[in-house]
Amino acid sequence: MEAKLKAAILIVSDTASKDPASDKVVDALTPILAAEGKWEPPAFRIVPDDVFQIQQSIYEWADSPNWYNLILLSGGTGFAVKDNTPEAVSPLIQRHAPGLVHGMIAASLKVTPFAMMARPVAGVRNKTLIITLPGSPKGAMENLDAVVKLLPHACLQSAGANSRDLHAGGVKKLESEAGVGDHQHHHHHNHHHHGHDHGHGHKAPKAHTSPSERPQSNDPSAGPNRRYRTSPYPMLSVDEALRRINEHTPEPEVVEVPVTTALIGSVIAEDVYAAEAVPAYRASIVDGYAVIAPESSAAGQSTKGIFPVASITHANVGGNLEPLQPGTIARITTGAPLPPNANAVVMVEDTTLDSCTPDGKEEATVEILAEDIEPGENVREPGSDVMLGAKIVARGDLISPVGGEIGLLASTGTRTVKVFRKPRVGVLSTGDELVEHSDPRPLTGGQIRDSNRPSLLSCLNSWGFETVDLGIARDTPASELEHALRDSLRGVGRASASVDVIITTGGVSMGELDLLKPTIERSLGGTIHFGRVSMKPGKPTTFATVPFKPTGDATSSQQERQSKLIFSLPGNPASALVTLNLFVLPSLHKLTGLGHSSQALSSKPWLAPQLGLPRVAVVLTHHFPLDPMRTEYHRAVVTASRSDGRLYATSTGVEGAGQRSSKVGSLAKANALVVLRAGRGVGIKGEIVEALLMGDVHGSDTRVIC
Ligand SMILES: Nc1nc2c(c(=O)[nH]1)N[C@H]1C(S)=C(S)[C@@H](COP(=O)(O)OP(=O)(O)OC[C@H]3O[C@@H](n4cnc5c(N)ncnc54)[C@H](O)[C@@H]3O)O[C@H]1N2
Ligand code: MOO
Ligand SMILES: [Mg+2]
Repeated sequence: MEAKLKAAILIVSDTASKDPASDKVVDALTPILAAEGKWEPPAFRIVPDDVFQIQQSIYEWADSPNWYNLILLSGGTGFAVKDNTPEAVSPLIQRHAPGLVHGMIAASLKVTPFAMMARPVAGVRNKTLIITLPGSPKGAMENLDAVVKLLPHACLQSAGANSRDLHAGGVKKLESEAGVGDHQHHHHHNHHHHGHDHGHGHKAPKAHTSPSERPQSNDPSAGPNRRYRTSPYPMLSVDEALRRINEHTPEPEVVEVPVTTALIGSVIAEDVYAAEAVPAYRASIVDGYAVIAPESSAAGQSTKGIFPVASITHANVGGNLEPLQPGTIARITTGAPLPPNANAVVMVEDTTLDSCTPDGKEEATVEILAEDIEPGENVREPGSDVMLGAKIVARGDLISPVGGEIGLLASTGTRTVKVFRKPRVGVLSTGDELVEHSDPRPLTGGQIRDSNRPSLLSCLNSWGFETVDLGIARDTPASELEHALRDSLRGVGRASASVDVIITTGGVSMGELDLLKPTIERSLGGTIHFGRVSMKPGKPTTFATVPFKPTGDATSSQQERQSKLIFSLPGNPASALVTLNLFVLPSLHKLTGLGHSSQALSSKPWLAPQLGLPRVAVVLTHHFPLDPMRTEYHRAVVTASRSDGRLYATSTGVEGAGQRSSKVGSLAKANALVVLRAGRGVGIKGEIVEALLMGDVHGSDTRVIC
């Protein structure tokens, strides 16, 4: 007895979903399948013309362990504004089947030219064949009739195994469903479990599965008896999460840029050598008089005495100077070139005026009071600040905001340098409940203000990264989230230029609207490198890479990378900011080129001091409660004690909800995350623990009295 294939019918119709009895299509299609003798009686469900609910049913019927061989959708394939079945189905189809579409249209055209008004799609998702049919019973029957003979063959092939294995597998599947061990009974298995369910999202529980037997399906988006009960994502340590982020963050790209103030925050990609010496000539360090100092006072010659003043030179365009007449001196200003045969400069403070020229306008003779001026005194030899050809900045050096590196480049006439191209970062908030903070309308129902985008964008800008505000993507329809992510990857719409890294917040936990993970994996073909971390806050943090085919018009200079990074941070505001600091920053630092500085080549490059927040040791000024399970990143204010120079940490809110991950206020005034390992009891006052510095540390008179 051959195992029968499983079919499901999804009626897409606002009217039928309001009044199930009005549906005629199920009764029209069922006999067609039955007549083939290869199908179990089909399951069926009615949903309104709603993309999200259409997709939910397809996910459930095609992605769960109890997948169906065939899904037939009827309705919503016309040109009416509300007809969006093709739009709902197409993105979920992994392999299109235009032959079936053509077969159905060809058959229908024989009956009516209106067949041209249908917009059918067909194809395979995982192992399930999906076909859309017209909404009218007659149209649906005609279209199904046209292809029904081929369906078993197409389904068997889509299921991947050859027909015999599949049948065996099919029997196993039937048995497990019927809940019986041996297969004699499989022909008796109860048909009613493909029972009618209204599909309003409240499925009648299937009679034969008790809660304990309910499949641990991997599809959170299915109805209540199919959603996650445990997350399929292993819980990683923070260290392992950081390692994976480092591993999958690509090497930075090199670009050549002019030496301008925009260079601050970039990392040098290639050693730079001085093309000019500094100074380029023998320069006076002081204002005074250039002299020819005797080679050594041993000769008894002193520099004391009265000398005629020969000429004046200033630190200006150095024409070639007249040499000094022996026995004369020349006025000189700081920085000015010495006359070619002068070898020292006497400070003007060490002289007195002896006589003036007759017109009284100029010095004639000056008395030098200092007697032991040495050759070279108060003179900067050529190249004594920067040797010609010396390495002034090295690959991996950060052009710091202090200005030293820029100064070296400018002082040696360096016009361009090679640096690592800094990443462009997009931030997208997700959630139906979100309202712009600037929206003047009062909040209603479960609405909340989107605080994550402003706070994350501000933090990224303070780090010097170019950001793109990707706005808010709603949870439903799921396609909106997918389009927002896809546009951001391609650099269309809000993301005028494509971003290297996308940061999203929300929708990564266990809720049925938490669609980031499935969307990244299924719709964008992304790879999730982790989806849960043993930390607080930030447990459901998700990190993924998405393959990215550069569009034809990708600018050559920024030859697009083959994959982009997505950090899907938790929605809770404190979690979002903490995980931005802890996970996104090290990746951005690596993309900035900081991983190339010498010290980074340690045994654990992902923990290199240059990547991510600086790590310090701090003294706790009071007890900090510990989480029994997860390492906690406790928001705190760290100050440097003026009395003993040590760093002291005080919580921004330790009582009750003080550190709750919904409290963005726990990050107000915080300049550090105190790292509290999981454990019983408290981090004891006076104890020294690790902390990550997020902001400047100020001095204080804090002392902890243990
Ligand atoms: N059954 C379980 N529930 C939850 C778990 C769990 O393990 N089992 N994890 C909890 C933890 S830990 C976190 S963190 C959150 C993360 O949830 P999501 O990342 O899915 O975030 P959402 O559900 O979308 O929102 C959570 C929370 O944050 C608010 N939110 C969302 N976006 C924003 C925004 N842009 N600005 C301000 N506030 C935002 C949202 O309204 C929710 O209140 O899951 C726990 N649940
Ligand atoms: O991970 Mo969460 O602990 O609520 O942020
Ligand atoms: Mg959630």
